[in-house]
Amino acid sequence: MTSLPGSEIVTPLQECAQEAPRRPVPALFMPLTRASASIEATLAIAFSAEEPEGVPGPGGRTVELVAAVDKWAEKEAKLRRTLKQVLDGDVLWSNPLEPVTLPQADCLLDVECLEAACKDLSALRAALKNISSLLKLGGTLVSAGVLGCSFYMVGPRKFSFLVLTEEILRDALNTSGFAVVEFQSEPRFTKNMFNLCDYSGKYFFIARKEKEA
Ligand SMILES: C[S@@+](CC[C@H](N)C(=O)[O-])C[C@H]1O[C@@H](n2cnc3c(N)ncnc32)[C@H](O)[C@@H]1O
Repeated sequence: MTSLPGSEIVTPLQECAQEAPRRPVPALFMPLTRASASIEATLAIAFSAEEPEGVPGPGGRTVELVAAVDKWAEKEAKLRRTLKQVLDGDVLWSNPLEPVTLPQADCLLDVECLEAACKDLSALRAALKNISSLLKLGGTLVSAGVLGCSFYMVGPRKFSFLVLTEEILRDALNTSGFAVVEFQSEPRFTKNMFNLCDYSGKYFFIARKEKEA
């Protein structure tokens, strides 16, 4: 995979090569999928994956999916047409896009970012409030991630996760001004690769911003 000149996009493998990267960086699979659907988007908060291709983990299946794509030039062109901008972000900042301020969005998508960023429950509530500031009132937060996960490995490096349960997520959403519209979860079906990532299940939720946090 080549990097895309002139953009902030960095491949997961490049991310892996950096020692203790300061800022989150986006992975490609998410915007690639969106590009296929021709959705105009701003890639605002980082969608990042430290997992190198082929290494199973929370994002393993998706990384595999991207690895299977063979029309890279076409995909790259589509992605460039679709994404309006790529910004650095940090969900722990009150304006996660500091110093940029964007008009509030209709929808935010998070995949395994909150549990990576937050060390405890108060940080989780604060992060939800921070990203809520990016959303219109009535806007939608879509999130997917892992339950019961305390760590994942990328090669020899261990990354910690905040251990989440459905109850913790629902409570944090409610106290941060969100109403849960839908919440689904499923247990982990196999303990394969448990030494690489100890998640016990996966979650997916849709929440609506009910009030300014
Ligand atoms: C397990 S990875 C998930 C990456 C990708 N979304 C995926 O599904 O594979 C967790 C990501 O959270 C990002 N992250 C960690 N702290 C963050 C923060 N404070 N704000 C935003 N993103 C953060 C990391 O850069 C990392 O890429």
